[in-house]
Amino acid sequence: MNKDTDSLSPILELSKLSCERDERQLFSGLDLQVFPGDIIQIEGPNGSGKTTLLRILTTISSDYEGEIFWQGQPLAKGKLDYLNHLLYIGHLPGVKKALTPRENLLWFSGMNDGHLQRPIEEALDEVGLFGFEDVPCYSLSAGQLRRVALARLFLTPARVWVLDEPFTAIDKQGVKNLESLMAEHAAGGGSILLTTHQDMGIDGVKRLNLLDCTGEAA
Ligand SMILES: Nc1ncnc2c1ncn2[C@@H]1O[C@H](COP(=O)(O)OP(=O)(O)OP(=O)(O)O)[C@@H](O)[C@H]1O
Repeated sequence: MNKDTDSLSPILELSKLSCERDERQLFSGLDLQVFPGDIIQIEGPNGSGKTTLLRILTTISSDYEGEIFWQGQPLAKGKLDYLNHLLYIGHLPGVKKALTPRENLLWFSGMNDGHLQRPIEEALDEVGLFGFEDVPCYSLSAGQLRRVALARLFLTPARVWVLDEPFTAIDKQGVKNLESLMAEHAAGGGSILLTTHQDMGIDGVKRLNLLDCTGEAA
């Protein structure tokens, strides 16, 4: 699906996006079309604005110029529908350490009106946390905490995944498993925007380098 998407309409479109922080232009004239089946890796050196762009895409930040369209409509019109189709995992795991992995995912389930694609136990098993379901998260390792966050990917019905440094602290086998899951999501028509400083082992990944988004060629 992610090999030939040109005949489809973009589900998400960024038009002439610009963002400045502390009087420094991070990017400008950024145009991007996201199609069903796309995996888009946002690249750029530290401080180039990758997380900032993802926060704009998730509507956490509205400090930008330009337009974002969701399924052809300006985002302001379709924001609720967009957010219902979006899953964001930020570069901090976003896991409540006082809770267990099961409790964290139950909380996530509540955020989704109880709609989960699979049982929580299966999701935790998929991310290698079988046996850790009821352990307080403060006693988990950094990689295990990240895995609790990533377990949401097995539960969510969201079509668009926005993932900031999802491979951080994940071991080699975990990275392979996550890449397979991403490829499966894309093959099913889902879309993924992610940042990572790692080379990815998935065919057909599109790249957007923020260093190319100076506005000059837009
Ligand atoms: N809320 C904010 N207020 C002011 N400046 C900010 C804010 N958020 C980010 N910045 C600045 O914007 C720039 C881009 O930050 P951002 O986190 O988007 O970079 P990044 O490309 O994700 O970096 P890294 O690869 O290190 O994660 C940095 O110089 C940062 O200090």
